[in-house]
Amino acid sequence: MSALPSVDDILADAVVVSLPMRVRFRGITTREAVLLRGPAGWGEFAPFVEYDDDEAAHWLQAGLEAAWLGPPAPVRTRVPVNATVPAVPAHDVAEVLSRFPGALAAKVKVAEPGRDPAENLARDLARVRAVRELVPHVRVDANGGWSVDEAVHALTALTADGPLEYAEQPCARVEELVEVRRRLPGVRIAADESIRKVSDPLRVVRAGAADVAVVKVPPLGGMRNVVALAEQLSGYGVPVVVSSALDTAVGMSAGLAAAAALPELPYACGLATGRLFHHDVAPGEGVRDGSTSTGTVVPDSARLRELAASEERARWWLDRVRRCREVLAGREAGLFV
Ligand SMILES: O=C(O)CCC(=O)C1=CC=C[C@@H](O)[C@@H]1C(=O)O
Ligand SMILES: [Mg+2]
Repeated sequence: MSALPSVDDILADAVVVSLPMRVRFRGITTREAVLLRGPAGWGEFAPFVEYDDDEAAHWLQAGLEAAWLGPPAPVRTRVPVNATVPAVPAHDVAEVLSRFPGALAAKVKVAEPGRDPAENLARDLARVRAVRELVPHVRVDANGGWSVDEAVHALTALTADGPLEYAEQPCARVEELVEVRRRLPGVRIAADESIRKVSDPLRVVRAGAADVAVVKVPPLGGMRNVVALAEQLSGYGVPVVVSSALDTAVGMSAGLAAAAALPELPYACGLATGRLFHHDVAPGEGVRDGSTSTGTVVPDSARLRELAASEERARWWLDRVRRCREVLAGREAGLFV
């Protein structure tokens, strides 16, 4: 196990960026991140602002792994990716999908918070129908927004004119996922928040709550943790889908590296959300033929200047790095494998 780098080393070349988004996603229109440079390359620290330091420390662990240790050994050089469709009106779907050329799968956000459920379902049905016309494989993500009854009702309607690859986190709680699976045996259920926000990520599969596991590098504390968890999950017959946490190109390279290291990858990965930013921190080929190449990402210095966060936000983020490093220093569990 490698030692935790010092605060000075972590912050020596840190850059705080603020990326405007093309569409609102997860309730935000600007994504902020700290990019860290270490001996192995660049890493990212970008826990969502509402996360406390205990949770955010996992994200720092992931960023440090990338910058101080680098990626695990790959078994492939390209990763199939899904299009990600925010909760846009149906008439905007074609434009969103045009940013993911050749994608054979699309993940569609549904059950957007803060709306009347009936109106929401009508909008969700129209959006999913519009996606089905353009992409062969469709999955939905409700981010835990439905009750069990609402999920059964909505998923029955959403599968009336075609199957779904899976429904991601239809309800918030593990027990609810179990119930939805029982009541809708024909719809595969994927767990996302139930895996990344709990200390025991296997509880959800032991409870029989999921057919598929959505895994994200930053909340799970790094690429090697994702690979190890995928191996454990495969023992339960549960495949993983590696997804982004709305990462910049630097964070995305860690997600792509984790996906590239997995022996099996039966589903396209949610690692193309860079398309939701106006500009990313590094140029890249983006999505080609429904997949993305893996490899080292070095941020472009001109872009870093253009995307620099305000001094006030930079200070806030660097303080957060310091606090999270303290949390990691206080944890018994190892930083790096
Ligand atoms: O899986 C994808 O297609 C993209 C990633 C994605 O949807 C998410 C990224 C970041 C935050 C989450 O709200 C969201 C998700 O719930 O999966
Ligand atoms: Mg999700």
